[in-house]
Amino acid sequence: MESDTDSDASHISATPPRNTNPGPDHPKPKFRVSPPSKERSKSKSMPVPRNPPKSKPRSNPKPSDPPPPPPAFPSAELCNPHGLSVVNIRRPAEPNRPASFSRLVLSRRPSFDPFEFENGDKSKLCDEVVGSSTVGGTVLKEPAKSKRVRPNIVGFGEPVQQPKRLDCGREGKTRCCDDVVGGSVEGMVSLKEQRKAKRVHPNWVGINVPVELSKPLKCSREGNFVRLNINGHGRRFTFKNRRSSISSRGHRWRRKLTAGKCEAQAADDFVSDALVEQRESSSNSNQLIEEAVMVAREDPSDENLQRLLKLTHGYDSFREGQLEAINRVLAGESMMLMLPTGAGKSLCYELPALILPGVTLVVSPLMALMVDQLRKLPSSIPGGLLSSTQTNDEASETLRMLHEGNVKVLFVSPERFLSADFLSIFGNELSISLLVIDEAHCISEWSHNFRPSYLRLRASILQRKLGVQCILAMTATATTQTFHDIMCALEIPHDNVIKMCQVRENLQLFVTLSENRQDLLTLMKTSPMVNMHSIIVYCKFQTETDMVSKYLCDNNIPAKAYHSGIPAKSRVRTQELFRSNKIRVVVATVAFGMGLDKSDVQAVIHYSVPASLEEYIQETGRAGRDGKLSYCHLFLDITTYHKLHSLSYSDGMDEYSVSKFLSHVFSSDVHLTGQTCSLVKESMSRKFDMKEEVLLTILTQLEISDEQYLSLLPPLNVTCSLYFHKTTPALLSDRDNLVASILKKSEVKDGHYTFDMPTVGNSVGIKTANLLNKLQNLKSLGEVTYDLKDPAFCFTIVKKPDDFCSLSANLTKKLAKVESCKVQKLDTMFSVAWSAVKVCKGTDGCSNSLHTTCIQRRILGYFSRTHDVLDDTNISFKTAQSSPFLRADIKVFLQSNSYTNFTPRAVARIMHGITSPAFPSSTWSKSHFWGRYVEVDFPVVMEAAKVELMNFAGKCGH
Ligand SMILES: Nc1ncnc2c1ncn2[C@@H]1O[C@H](COP(=O)(O)OP(=O)(O)OP(=O)(O)O)[C@@H](O)[C@H]1O
Repeated sequence: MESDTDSDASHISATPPRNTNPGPDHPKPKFRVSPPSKERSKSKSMPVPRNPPKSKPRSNPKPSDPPPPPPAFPSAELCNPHGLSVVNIRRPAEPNRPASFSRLVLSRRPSFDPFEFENGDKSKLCDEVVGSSTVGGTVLKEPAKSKRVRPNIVGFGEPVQQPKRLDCGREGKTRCCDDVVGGSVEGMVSLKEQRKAKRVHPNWVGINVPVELSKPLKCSREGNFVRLNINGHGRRFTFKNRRSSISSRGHRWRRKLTAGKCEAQAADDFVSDALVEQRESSSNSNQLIEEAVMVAREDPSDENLQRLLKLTHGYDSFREGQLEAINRVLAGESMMLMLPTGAGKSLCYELPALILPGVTLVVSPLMALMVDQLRKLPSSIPGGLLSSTQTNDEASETLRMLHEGNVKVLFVSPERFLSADFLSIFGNELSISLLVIDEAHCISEWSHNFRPSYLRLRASILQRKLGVQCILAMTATATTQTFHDIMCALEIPHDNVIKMCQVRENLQLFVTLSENRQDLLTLMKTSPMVNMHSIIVYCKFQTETDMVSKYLCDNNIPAKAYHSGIPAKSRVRTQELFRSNKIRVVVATVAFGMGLDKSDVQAVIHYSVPASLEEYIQETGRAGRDGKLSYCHLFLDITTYHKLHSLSYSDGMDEYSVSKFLSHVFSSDVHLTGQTCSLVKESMSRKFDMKEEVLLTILTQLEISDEQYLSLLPPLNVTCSLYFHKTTPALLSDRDNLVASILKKSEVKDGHYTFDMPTVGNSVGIKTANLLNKLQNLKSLGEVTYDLKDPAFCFTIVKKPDDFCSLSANLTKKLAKVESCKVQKLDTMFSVAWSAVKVCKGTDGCSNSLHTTCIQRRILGYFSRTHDVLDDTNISFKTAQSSPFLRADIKVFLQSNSYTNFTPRAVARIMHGITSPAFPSSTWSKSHFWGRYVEVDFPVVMEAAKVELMNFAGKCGH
């Protein structure tokens, strides 16, 4: 088994190839044995299935054709970190930078065609403000000639006139949807004049949109949409609300055409009418919003807030929990807000952001989520975005807007948050009125979505470093333990909680046992699903997603696959097609959903069991967001349960490896000097056989522990290849000290100079970010060009630990907690579904496969109990506790791979078919034993591996 589940962003294949030739016997084994495991040994109340592991031919595996050896660990003794050898591996060159969003924007610019709009093709509408560069489906030639200046994008502040980036493959034919004729053109101007004019979108944040409310606020909804028209996101708000007016303009325009006016004249009139209408309605609404904000600031009564809600969002009333949350936030109280999915949590910071004087910071775990939230902000609330995936230019642009007071809500990734650069933004002139932590459960190691970078969000740090006084933590899914972690970390008083039932009443929950695709097909071809226009099918693995979507297509149910292995462009396209109801079924992993706010999803089908109740709630929460009755069907299959059970062990670490990693972190020469240290993610991950997230968890723990050992810096690409163009390297280095230092620290290969950014920065005493700026200056002078690669964790060392042994023991314990938590969550999910199918007596409204009542009862119980222990039902499906062949098989495996250094965990992972950085499936799935013992409890396999490794080492005299 390979873990292509998207939950941890690893990509895995489904069924391991079997190779009956495990590899030759090598005479000189050299194994490293881990210390006695502290793994929990599972004891559950369920009877253990007596079956041995899956029947696979296990007779006489021949030791031949071993997989190529993975990188061996440097020799090291447990808890003797100072004696460990340190190897600095640089991974090979690889283009790693995600495509700039601006680039994506420009490659997806649609043309405007009033007829297409008339036909209901909303995707064509983004040019309507532009004033139609097409007429009656005929594309005007002018845009190619006019000088187009792309206004600044908050958060994606790409320089405007970059010819390359303006290349959208349709240049000269179509208009950019975020271009605007003439900005807020004064009065009526002819189309020709507008063509000449610099194009500026009237609702562009940073151009004329004041935040201080001294000038009118924009009230039409395209503001944030237009700014964020990246990846083709976000047409819904813009056009839903403007459809009628644009549509009527379209009619008028056609009437003029039929009245004999020439196309150009008709287009002129159309644009002019549109602009005047827009300007008038916009300035009226701005005025009203401005007044309403002032009034709410003076007196935030329910009535005044409701008036503001109507003006900014167009809603008549608040939903349950919203008004109370807003009132308390406005009163400066830190709050914990637990509302179900789709309940409208975002509104609880959007309105306060408008009323409060300073900036509202929103920390969000995913770029896609941030983009979606920014897009959804009404244009009266100007927003921006900072993330570690932005280029320097983009980030600087956002900062400029922020300083100019043109950003009211700033979305920040947790990685960027608390970095020195970020902290320096908020000095005297900029104050933070509210800090919002979205998906706050990511703070807790007990949550289903623990994020290492969320660990840094501690009230004490936030107050000290940013002067944050008021925090709003929001989540839809937090168990009591997770809830407790959040409250402690953010120091929210226990009374300041708004909590509602996690499951919405309009979701009908069905469960059936299933082992094959036919059941899915039957379900989708019968009533009521057969008549539904919007369905999501959730799978656990990428390969499964592809397979199911193909199967549905083959059976006349058009469906599209969506998972993180699919190129970003196609994913965006699929999401857009689904949003606009142009495709009916999306088959997706967990990667689809976060931030997906499509109101009319009628059914969510779980083709395989989710990894936790929280995940189940999040995913079913995509259905029925319009409040209508919706269907959620879960197919419970035991095979997937076993696979997920195995995968739950993919993050755990042995103390031995943690100790080795610590010694590497603190071995650097630059420690205690405040200089930048870096660890290249991929090579470190392979070297220590730890996933990148695990490495980051350890580094973060070293930063936030009682004793601070290091201070994390934003991640960077650290390997730079420099190419000289105008002046020779020698001459340039005579003129420029920095170039001289670079040359000293570089390797020359194929005419370019390759160096490590932190090493050069440290040698000349400047920060890596400043070094990058200097390189950019040289580049702008035409002297050099450069490529950056090798994403790395960066940090400075604050203090070297005195006791490596106890530190690594503590960290290992924390990692073990995360691991056991994953297993328990999966078991609970399985147990709830299993008892619905097998135990529920069909009372209290449950019948046949409908189990809304009993599942909801168990969900409520799960979220209100004090410990995340297994459900109290007697039903759970246990993994086997042993197998008669296990030890013998491990022995053969070790013999046949005697040249490799294994830990018991590494052996157990191979026996379970779990890929890991040092033992990837691409190499090890060829082994005869890959995934052979997936049905035996992981700790049992690990224990057997430990015994066999010790035997083997003993025999070999190690
Ligand atoms: N008072 C209201 N009246 C009508 N619609 C509302 C109201 N408040 C929010 N909504 C709408 O409800 C939808 C869901 O809102 P939002 O995305 O904030 O939900 P959420 O609680 O953050 O959900 P999730 O946790 O799934 O992301 C949005 O389309 C939003 O516009």
